[in-house]
Amino acid sequence: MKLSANLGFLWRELPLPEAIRAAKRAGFDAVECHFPFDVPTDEARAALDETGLPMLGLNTRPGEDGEFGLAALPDREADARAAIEQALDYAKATGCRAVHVMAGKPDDSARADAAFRANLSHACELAGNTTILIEPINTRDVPGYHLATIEQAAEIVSALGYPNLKIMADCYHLQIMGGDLLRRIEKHLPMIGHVQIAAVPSRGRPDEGELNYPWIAAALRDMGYEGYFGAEYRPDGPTEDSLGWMGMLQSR
Ligand SMILES: O=C(O)[C@@H](O)C(=O)CO
Ligand SMILES: [Mg+2]
Repeated sequence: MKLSANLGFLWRELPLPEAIRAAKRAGFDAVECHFPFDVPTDEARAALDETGLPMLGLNTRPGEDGEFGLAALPDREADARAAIEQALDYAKATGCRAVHVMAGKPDDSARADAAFRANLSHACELAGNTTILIEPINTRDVPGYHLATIEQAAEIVSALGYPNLKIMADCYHLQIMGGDLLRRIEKHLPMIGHVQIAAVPSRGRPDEGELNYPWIAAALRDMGYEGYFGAEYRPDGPTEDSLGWMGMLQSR
């Protein structure tokens, strides 16, 4: 299994270039991050080139004061598109493969849905070779988030019809929002651009909790998933001390 370190949660105390080097030393095959925009692109790029790790993804900026994305906020089209353009520019400058367009927590879900689809279309048309990801996020952690289930994400991907629009299937969120992970991932497999993992319910290291990731990873591989598994969990101490789970997945 190919493993990616999510540097929004792992080594988050380190500057991004140092976190990339730490991920390489620990044996990860790739990295992904959340909001790298304060780090000059040439510094991130240099660390990626030096380590040889691909950067799989980054997020559009979340907005202000507890906002969790902008793309589904009616009347915020200019802010949402500026965030998309900033993320795509950063991705292109660093060779990052995908941009996760964060939806946000709108008040009016009908208008929100129209705004989200229009902003995603804009993103897909600008993106070229960069993949645009949308991620269902559980409403226990983020009440009011516009995109909460894989079924809702699949309907949007299918309706918009862009080949570069995919789903980020975060097993932590999917398990909380209904479970039945294997069947639901298999049903939507052609639309899945990336998979993330963490324990449920703690969001700790992937060898804790109610999900059996070695088994899930082998099953996903058998159904044809060839991508990486993004480790997006909160270590309960230094990241290096939390990595005992890696061997269990790498050997599958
Ligand atoms: O699951 C998550 O919270 C992330 O993948 C994300 O992109 C939002 O920060
Ligand atoms: Mg995630």
